[in-house]
Amino acid sequence: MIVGFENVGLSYDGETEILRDLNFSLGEGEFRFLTGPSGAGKTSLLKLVYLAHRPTRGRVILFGQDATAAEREALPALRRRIGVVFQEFRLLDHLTAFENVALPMKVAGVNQNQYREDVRELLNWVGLGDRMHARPPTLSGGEKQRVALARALVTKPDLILADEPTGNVDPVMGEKIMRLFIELNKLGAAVIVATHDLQLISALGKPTIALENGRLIEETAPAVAGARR
Ligand SMILES: Nc1ncnc2c1ncn2[C@@H]1O[C@H](COP(=O)(O)OP(=O)(O)OP(=O)(O)O)[C@@H](O)[C@H]1O
Repeated sequence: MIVGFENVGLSYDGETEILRDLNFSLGEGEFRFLTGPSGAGKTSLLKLVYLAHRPTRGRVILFGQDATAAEREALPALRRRIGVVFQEFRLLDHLTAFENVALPMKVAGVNQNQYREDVRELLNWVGLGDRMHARPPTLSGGEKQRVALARALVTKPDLILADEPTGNVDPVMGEKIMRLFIELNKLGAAVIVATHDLQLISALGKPTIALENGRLIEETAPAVAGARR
């Protein structure tokens, strides 16, 4: 199992639980959309998965390990297996697209000769081969999002999490970006994409879980004419 939630609850103020009794599992190579109205707790749920928050109750299993019981020192190794695409990109404006994507490898102390080609390939794959040396302030929202996606992939994560990856782009670019996640999933990564874009979800016909009043509802892939499964 890649991710498992067992009766997970999360409270920010120690009183009201904004997430409660969450039970959910994601197996190897599985894909899930995570949806729910604004403020429902999608970002909070993703933060529980990448261990930025600890649940106030219940267990979070990551890569078959009980992350809630794990020693603090064991958490970075688990986190390294996760690629995260944040809602607000979090790119460094003074670095080029290439340097932003390369940064996780550089930070890990890997020699540039070992990742230079991977970074180029990734940027080509997301369609930014010709913008490699551009800095984020000169890129469009969709281009920034694709740089952020390439950066999340450079470490070859087993699990990819994305928070509203199409929030800042037009519908055509939105679908293009979502298809990149689906392609990645076909290559073997488990993927969770949080989005409130129900139209996009129904166009892509992938399994969806929804947050409603702090609880998770498992839904099946919507049956829409022309949807690919
Ligand atoms: N660090 C925090 N401290 C206190 N409350 C928080 C914190 N982060 C989120 N919340 C609250 O928890 C609730 C869920 O927020 P969250 O950002 O997880 O929702 P979301 O579904 O991702 O929303 P959106 O779609 O608008 O991004 C909101 O009521 C929010 O105000």
